[in-house]
Amino acid sequence: MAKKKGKGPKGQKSGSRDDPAWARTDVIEREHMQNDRLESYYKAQNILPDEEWDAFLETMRNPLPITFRVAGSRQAARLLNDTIKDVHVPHLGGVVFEGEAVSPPQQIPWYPEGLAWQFNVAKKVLRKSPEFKKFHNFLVFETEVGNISRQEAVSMLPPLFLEVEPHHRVMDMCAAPGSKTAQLLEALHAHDTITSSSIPSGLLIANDSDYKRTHLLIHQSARLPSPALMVTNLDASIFPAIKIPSEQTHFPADTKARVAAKRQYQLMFDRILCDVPCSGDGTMRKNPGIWKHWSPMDGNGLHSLQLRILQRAMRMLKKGGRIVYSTCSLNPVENEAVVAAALKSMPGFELVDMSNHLPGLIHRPGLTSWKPTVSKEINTTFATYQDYIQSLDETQRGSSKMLESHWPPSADEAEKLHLTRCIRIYPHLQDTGGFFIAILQKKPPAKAATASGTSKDASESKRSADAVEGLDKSDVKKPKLDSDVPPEEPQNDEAEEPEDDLPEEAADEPASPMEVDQAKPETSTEPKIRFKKGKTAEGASAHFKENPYTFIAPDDPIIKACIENFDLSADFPASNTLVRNPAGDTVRSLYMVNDIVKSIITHNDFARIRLMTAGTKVFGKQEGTEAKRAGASDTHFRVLAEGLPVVLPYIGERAIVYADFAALRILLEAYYPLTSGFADPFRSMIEAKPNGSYVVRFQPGHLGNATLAHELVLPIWKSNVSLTLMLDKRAKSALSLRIFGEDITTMAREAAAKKMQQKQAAAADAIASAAASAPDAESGKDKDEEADEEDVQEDIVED
Ligand SMILES: C[S@@+](CC[C@H](N)C(=O)[O-])C[C@H]1O[C@@H](n2cnc3c(N)ncnc32)[C@H](O)[C@@H]1O
Repeated sequence: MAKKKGKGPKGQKSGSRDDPAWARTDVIEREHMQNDRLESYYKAQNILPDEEWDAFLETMRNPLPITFRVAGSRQAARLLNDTIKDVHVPHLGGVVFEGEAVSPPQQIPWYPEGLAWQFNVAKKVLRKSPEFKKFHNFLVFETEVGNISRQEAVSMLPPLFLEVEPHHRVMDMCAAPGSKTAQLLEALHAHDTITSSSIPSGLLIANDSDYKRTHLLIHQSARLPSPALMVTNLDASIFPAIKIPSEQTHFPADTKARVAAKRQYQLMFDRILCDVPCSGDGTMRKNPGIWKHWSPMDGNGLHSLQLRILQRAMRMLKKGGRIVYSTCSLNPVENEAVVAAALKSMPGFELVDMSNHLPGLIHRPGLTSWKPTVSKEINTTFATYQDYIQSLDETQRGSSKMLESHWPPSADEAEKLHLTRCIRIYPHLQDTGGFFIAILQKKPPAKAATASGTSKDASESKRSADAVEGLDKSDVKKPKLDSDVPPEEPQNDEAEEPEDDLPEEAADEPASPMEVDQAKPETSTEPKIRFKKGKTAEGASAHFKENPYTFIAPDDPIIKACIENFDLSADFPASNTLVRNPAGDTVRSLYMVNDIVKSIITHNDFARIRLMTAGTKVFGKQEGTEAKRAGASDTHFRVLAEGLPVVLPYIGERAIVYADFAALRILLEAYYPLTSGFADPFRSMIEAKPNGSYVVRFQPGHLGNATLAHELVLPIWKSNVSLTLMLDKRAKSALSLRIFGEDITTMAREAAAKKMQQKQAAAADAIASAAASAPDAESGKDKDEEADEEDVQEDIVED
C-alpha cells in the first residue's frame, strides 16, 4: 500500500525526483491532480501561450514513460545498445496485450548515439506479456550491474551540455543520488576500451550535503569504478577551496608573496554541474503528490540557497570553463531569477547559446520577465521589489523573506544578460518531465596589450579578482541566508594594476583560512598546507566519522606481493595505492587513485573536505575458509571484479589464463566447479598454476545458440581442486542473461526452487485456513499476482 511521504521540495530531506522510494510511494487519483494556485501562478508567469495550456496540464497528469540510458564505458555501451536494438526490440514489435497493440521501446531522438530509450507500457504488461517480462528481466539485471541506468529523460540533459572531456577537472555540487555523476564519470572515461579502463588525468568531485544520500551516490558511482572520483559531503554553497600544488610554481618577480602562495594552491574546475535542490514541480508526472502540496513559497525559499550554490560554483571555475545550472522546476524564481542575479553579481560570466546542441530536443527559451508572488495565495501585484517593500509596514521590512533578486531585471538588463539563452523543457513538448537548464561560461582569457607591450590576460585584473574575493568574504565565510545580492562590480577589462599572466588555477580566494608552510621544500611529498589551529575540529568537520585514506609505501609487503602475484608491469602506479585507515593497518582493500586525486588527498585535511570515498578498490584480501584451504597468506590479495578494468592494463601474462566460451558456461552454472571438469587447454593451463587469484580472458566464440561476440575478462580464484568465478551472484545472473539469453546460474535454480516451495506452502496454508485467505479473495488478487507484484517492486532502480 502507498505510504505517506514527506512533502518537502526536491533535494530537501523528504525526497526528490532522484529518490526511488519517494517516486514509488506517491499515489493520487487523477481527479485530484489539480491545484488552483499552481495554475494561477504559472498563468501569471506566462510560461506558455494560452493555446498550449490544456495540453501542458493534461500531460502533467499522465504518468511518465519509462526511460533508460545504456551506461558504462562507451564501447561496452554501444555493444549492449546493439543487443537492445537487434535482439530485444524486434521481439517486442507487434506485441498485442489484451487485444491492444503495445509499442516497442524507441530511442530518445536527441540522445547521442541513440543510447537512451523510452517506452510506455503499463506494469501489467511488463508482468504478464512474456516478451515484455523477458525484456524487463533483462533491464533489471543490467541495471543492477550498472550497464543500464533508469533515468528520467530530462535528467540526462545537464551532463550532455557540460561536454566533459577526460582531462577536465569536474565538480558535481549537488550530486546524490548520482545519475548525472555516472554520466560525468562515463565522459571522463571516454577512452576506456571494452575490457579495460583508461586512467583519466581529470577529476570528478561528486558532492552532496546530505550524508545518507552520499551513500546512494557512492553505490551508484561504484558501477563505473574510477581512480578519478572523490565523493564529499559538504554544503555546496560554502564548498571550501581545495588545495593542490599548481602546475605553475614560478611567478614574475614582482608578484606579491601572498598572491603567489594563493595561486599555487587552489584547484579550479573546468566544468561544474549545479543540479540544485529545487521545488521539483517539473517532476509531477512521477511524483503526483506535488499536486496536493505545491506552494510557490517553496521556490521563494530555495532561491537564496540556489543562488549561493551557483555563485560558489562561479568562484571555483577556471576561465573558459563552463557551469550547467539545472532544476526540475518550472518556476522562474528558481531558474532565470537565480541565473540573472548570479550574472549580475559577478563580472566575467555569460550565458552560452547551446540551443542547437542536441538536434531533436524541443525546448523553449528562458523567460525575460516574471512576477514573484509575495504570499502563497498568489499575490503577484508588485512589479518591483521596491514597490513591495514600500507596501510593508516599517516594522515588517526587516523580516521580509523576499529579496530583490526574486524580481526580474529590467527589460534592458534581461536582454544584455541573454536570459532567452536559458533552456526550458515543458512536459507536453516531448512527453517528458519539466526541466530548466542554463549554461554559463567564464569568459576565456582575453589578451590585452599592457604598457610594457607584453600580452596580458586582461580579465585577470585586480578589479575583477577583488570582485570575486569580495563575494567570497560576504558569502562563503558567512554561511547564512543572503539577505541581499552583492552589487554588480563594474566590468573593467583594462587592468588597472595588471599583476601577471598566471594560469587560472589559482585566481581565487580560498574559502577558508590557510597558511602556506614556506619552510617546506618545493619537492616535499608531505602536505605543504597547515590549517589554522582548531580549524578542522570546527563546524562540519567536527563530527566527521569516516576513516582517512593512507597512501602505502611502494615497498610495502602487500603491494610488493600484488606486484609479484599479478606480474604487474613497471609502470603500475604503486605509489597511488592507498588503504582506508589512519595507521595503514588491518588492511582489507587496496584503493587506487590517479595523480590529481592523490595530490588532493595529500594536500587537504580529509575531515575538512569531508571525504567520503576516493578512487576505486582494486585488490581485496582473500579471506574465509576457502582462502585458508587454498593456503592464502596475509599478503595474498585478489583482484576485485570492480577494479579489474583499472588494473588490467598492468597485469602480466603470468597472472592471465585464456579460456573458451564453454569454460564460462561451467563457471556460471556452478559455484565451485572442479578443475578436472574443464576441457584442455584451459584445464592444463590452470592446473599448472599455484592456488590464488587470476584473470581469465574468455575468447569470442559460439556455444549452441549463444555467441560471445567480444573478449570477456573476469577474475577467478583457484583452490586445490576447484575454481570460482569472482563475481557476485547478481552480476553472474546479468552476465548469463546477456550472453545465454537465460539465467543458468545456481542462484537462479535455487531461487526458482525456493519460490516454488513458498507457493506450495502458501497454497497449503490457504487450504488449512479459509478465514486467513478471505482478505486476499476480497482484494481480488491471487497469490501469483502478489508474487508478481513483488517482482515488479524489485524494479529497475530509478535515478
Ligand atoms: C536535484 S538533487 C540532485 C540530483 C543529482 N544531481 C542526480 O542527478 O542524481 C539535489 C541534491 O542537492 C542536495 N543538496 C541540498 N542542499 C544542498 C547543499 N546546500 N549543498 C549540497 N547539496 C545539497 C540534496 O541532498 C539532493 O541530493
